[in-house]
Amino acid sequence: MSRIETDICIIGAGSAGLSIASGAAQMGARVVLIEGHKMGGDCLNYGCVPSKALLASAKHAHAGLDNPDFGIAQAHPEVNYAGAKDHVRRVIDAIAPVDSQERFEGFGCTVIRENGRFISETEVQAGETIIKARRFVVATGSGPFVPPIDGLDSVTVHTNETIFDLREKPDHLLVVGGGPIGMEMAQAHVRLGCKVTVIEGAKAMGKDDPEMAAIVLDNLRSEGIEIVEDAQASRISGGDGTITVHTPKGDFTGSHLLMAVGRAVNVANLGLDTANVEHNRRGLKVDDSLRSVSNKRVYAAGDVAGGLQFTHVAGYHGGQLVRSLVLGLPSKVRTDHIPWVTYTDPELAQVGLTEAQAREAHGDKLTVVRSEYSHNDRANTELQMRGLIKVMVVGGKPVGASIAGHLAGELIALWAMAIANKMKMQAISNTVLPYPTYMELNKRAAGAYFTPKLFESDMVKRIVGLVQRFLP
Ligand SMILES: Cc1cc2nc3c(=O)[nH]c(=O)nc-3n(C[C@H](O)[C@H](O)[C@H](O)COP(=O)(O)OP(=O)(O)OC[C@H]3O[C@@H](n4cnc5c(N)ncnc54)[C@H](O)[C@@H]3O)c2cc1C
Ligand SMILES: NC(=O)c1ccc[n+]([C@@H]2O[C@H](COP(=O)([O-])OP(=O)(O)OC[C@H]3O[C@@H](n4cnc5c(N)ncnc54)[C@H](O)[C@@H]3O)[C@@H](O)[C@H]2O)c1
Repeated sequence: MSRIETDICIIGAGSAGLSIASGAAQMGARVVLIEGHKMGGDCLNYGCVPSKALLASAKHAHAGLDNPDFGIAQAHPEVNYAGAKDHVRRVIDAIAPVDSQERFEGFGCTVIRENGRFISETEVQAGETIIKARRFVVATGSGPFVPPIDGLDSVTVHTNETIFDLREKPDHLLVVGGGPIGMEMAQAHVRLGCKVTVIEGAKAMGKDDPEMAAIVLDNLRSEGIEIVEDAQASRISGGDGTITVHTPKGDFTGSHLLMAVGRAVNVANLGLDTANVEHNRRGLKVDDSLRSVSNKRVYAAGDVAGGLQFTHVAGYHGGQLVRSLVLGLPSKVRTDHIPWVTYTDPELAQVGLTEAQAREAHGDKLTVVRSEYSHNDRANTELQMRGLIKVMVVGGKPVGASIAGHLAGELIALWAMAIANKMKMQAISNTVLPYPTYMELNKRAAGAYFTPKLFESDMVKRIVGLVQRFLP
């Protein structure tokens, strides 16, 4: 058994662990990084990267079928499902060097490819090495939650950890769960020529504003996805090739099954109790500086920190922890400025409060402004008129924005910046934007906030009348 003493020991080399490791090591801290499986974690291997790569293939398969109004004859592409998976693999391979052991060793990290577990409040064991560190970061992420549904063990169950390796094209994919994983995979598969049924226990895209989600769901249905809501999967029967999911809304039979009903955080087998680190099924119990409430040497980052589960949140946590663990500066995480995007077509994006949340928090002080894609010239040229931006404004500042439509994930960035930096609506409306761009939709929303104040005000009209009388 060898022993290492270090400044920072990070368990998990996913988005969170890697961002802390690279920052801390390059700034001169001694870092030990422990990874028990694949460098890069979920995002690179089983999450964001493969899902967006598969959606990109699917988009190409769909392009020739979409919008015959362009004056171009429809083309029916020949889909090679296994070929689309080859594309996914090539994208992972292209990005993998950025997350590789070699790159992080180049930064000065000691990388250990073993599972890590606490053996005391101040030590972690990884294989034949014991690491004593001044600070530990638990960045072990999450995996697919597979609920104990009766009959599930009699069929092949795909999750995000296996679906990207499936090479035979499903005739009919049953997707249980209508959250972001379920809906992105549903659209990828319908566009690649599979029949798809989404079986959702409550409301599909239920974490988003229902008015905005409806814009996306309408399009997904129009592409042929069957979406059944209020249909909690209660039992599975049949066998491979003919799988039936039983729900209160009826029974649904397909050839393949994808479970996408949420995530389970990786807290088991970590020795957290040995290290006196309190935790529950959402993750480690931490304060707003991501520090364990029970063991002050231990911090959590990313999915296992118990909050929003996104790669950019993991990266944000990483930046905050570099501040506090490396530089000794105070850090406090916030969530009010965190955006998220579901990469269906059209995309669905949110930052800050939804309309319902803003109304509950701010009551009469809330103004909601809207900007419709159909009024945007660029959207008209590209036949992308289906979409909406809503901005929730309190005291002249945005507190939330919701976007459903083409490039929503890019457009939300402006509102994320505005909210993060407490900017006023005026800062957006004062900005001159190039014409014709989708970004003008955001400016139009800001303009809509001032329209009643400028164009529907008797006071403004009286002042203008007066000014006009005295102007030479
Ligand atoms: C299908 C899918 C699509 C997604 N799409 C997006 C998206 O488009 N945008 C977005 O922002 N987010 C997306 N996410 C979420 C995103 O992938 C996660 O939020 C992100 O990967 C979390 O990073 P993390 O570092 O906390 O955990 P992970 O990336 O899961 O990394 C944790 C690492 O810890 C390792 N580990 C666990 N236990 C131990 C141990 N005991 N010892 C050593 N190592 C250990 C694991 O092997 C893993 O490598 C998606 C997720 C899925 C599943
Ligand atoms: N684009 C992105 O950023 C992106 C994409 C995918 C995943 N993610 C991350 O991964 C997380 C997990 O995604 P997810 O879609 O697995 O989870 P989720 O929790 O967002 O959605 C799961 C859905 O499954 C439903 N459900 C649960 N049990 C069910 C049952 N027995 N029968 C039918 N429906 C059932 C729930 O009502 C819910 O709507 C997301 O919350 C997000 O943080 C992000």
